Amino acid sequence: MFPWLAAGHITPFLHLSNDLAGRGFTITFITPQKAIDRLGHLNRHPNLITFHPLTLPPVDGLPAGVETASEVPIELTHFLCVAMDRTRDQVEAVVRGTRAKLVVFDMAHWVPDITRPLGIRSVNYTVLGASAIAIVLVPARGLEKGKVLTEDELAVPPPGYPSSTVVLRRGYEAGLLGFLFMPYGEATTFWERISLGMKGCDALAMRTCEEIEGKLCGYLGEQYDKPVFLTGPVLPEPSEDRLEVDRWAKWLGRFEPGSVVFCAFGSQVFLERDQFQELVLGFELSGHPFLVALKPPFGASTTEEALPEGFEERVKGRGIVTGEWVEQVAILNHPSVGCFVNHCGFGSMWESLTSRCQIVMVPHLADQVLNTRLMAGELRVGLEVERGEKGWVSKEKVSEAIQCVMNSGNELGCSLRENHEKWRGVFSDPGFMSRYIDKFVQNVNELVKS
Ligand SMILES: O=c1ccn([C@@H]2O[C@H](COP(=O)(O)OP(=O)(O)O[C@H]3O[C@H](CO)[C@@H](O)[C@H](O)[C@H]3O)[C@@H](O)[C@H]2O)c(=O)[nH]1
Repeated sequence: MFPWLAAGHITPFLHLSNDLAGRGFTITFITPQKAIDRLGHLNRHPNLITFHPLTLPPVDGLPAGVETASEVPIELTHFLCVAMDRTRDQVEAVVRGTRAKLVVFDMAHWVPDITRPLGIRSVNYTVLGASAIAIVLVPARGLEKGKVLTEDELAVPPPGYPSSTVVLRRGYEAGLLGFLFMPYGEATTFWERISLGMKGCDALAMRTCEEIEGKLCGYLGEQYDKPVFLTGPVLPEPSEDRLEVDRWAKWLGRFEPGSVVFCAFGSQVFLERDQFQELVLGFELSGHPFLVALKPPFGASTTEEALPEGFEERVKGRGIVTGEWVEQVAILNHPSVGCFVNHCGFGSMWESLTSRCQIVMVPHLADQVLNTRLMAGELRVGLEVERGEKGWVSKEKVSEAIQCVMNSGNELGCSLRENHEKWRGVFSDPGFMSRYIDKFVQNVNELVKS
């Protein structure tokens, strides 16, 4: 297993590893030491899953000691990717040394160049929604080296794209895809990297399910002419994280069931200071108790120092803003928590879907916008906070969205809750996730033997 060096990627790779180890696979998991330190506790089969620490070389532009994407603003992750590309020899040594039968990767597009000559199969595992790839990174786009699409071109889905809801709007949203054409890693742009990985591998794997993204996955398979293996959402049992919520449990326990708003924006979102302040003022304005776990905004070393004037005094006893990493799944499952304001990163999307919380979304990156459209427009299980000019999110809109989903008399809020409950029923069926993993195991076994 060789995931991109970001918690949002390493975590689902690790959950998949657990599921595979539970079915008898032996796994070497290649990732930097810092990620092992932070996420290693998720390894439920230490006898079968062995971490191999990846040593990143120093790279100009990458602050010393940085090993994972959450340690730098997203603009600097290009340098992290350069560092990852320069670990190719290490990865090849592990693949040879362990005599692996299968390598599962995502961002390291050069993995198939290692595995093919050795007669080893490789699977490109996308841990983002299928829409993020299908809407832009497909051969139907006619992309070629050096070609850059305009915002207007990006706002129009490629020929054959199978959804009219899960799309990006012109302007600000389409502009979020601009990064695809920038250098990302050694001598590649982002889209080249993803396309090369998808073309080079033996099969595509997607962390999603037929029920919500079946058509998009089918489209990807046709576009790349590859088999597509679905793993389902690969989420751990919620009870596994329960112990770690203890730190917040006492505080959360002071509030009525379902009354607290919890907010987290994953591992990669850094806000501007004024946007950060506006957002927390929105929680204050909502009148609900809240626990907000966000990174300090640009220019601040702690969240506390970036809070608006007098904020802490005013919300004392009912609101906390922390810059610490919290146990999100455990918090979502705490009985006092009733609403989850999130960025709709793919991991958080699944965690919100399988929780009982009402869902409010403030997406920041392009894939998060697409996930939000799926949740708000297609499944109708959550509410997207309306953005103003240039993507600004006002405190009034944040508060309105929270009140809409939290007010038991609100018609829209009630229908979102009903739909959410219906989908939660589908996903919490005891056999739902294991059926996907069983099928995935069958698929990879056949691939390895073929
Ligand atoms: O304080 C925190 C914050 C997050 N999490 C967990 O971290 C994971 C975050 O994953 P995700 O919601 O996917 O967010 P990101 O880390 O921001 O995800 C990156 O990777 C995702 C694919 O998994 C993409 O969809 C996102 O756009 C990209 O930012 C989830 O399991 C959360 O439960 C915590 O446990 N504690």
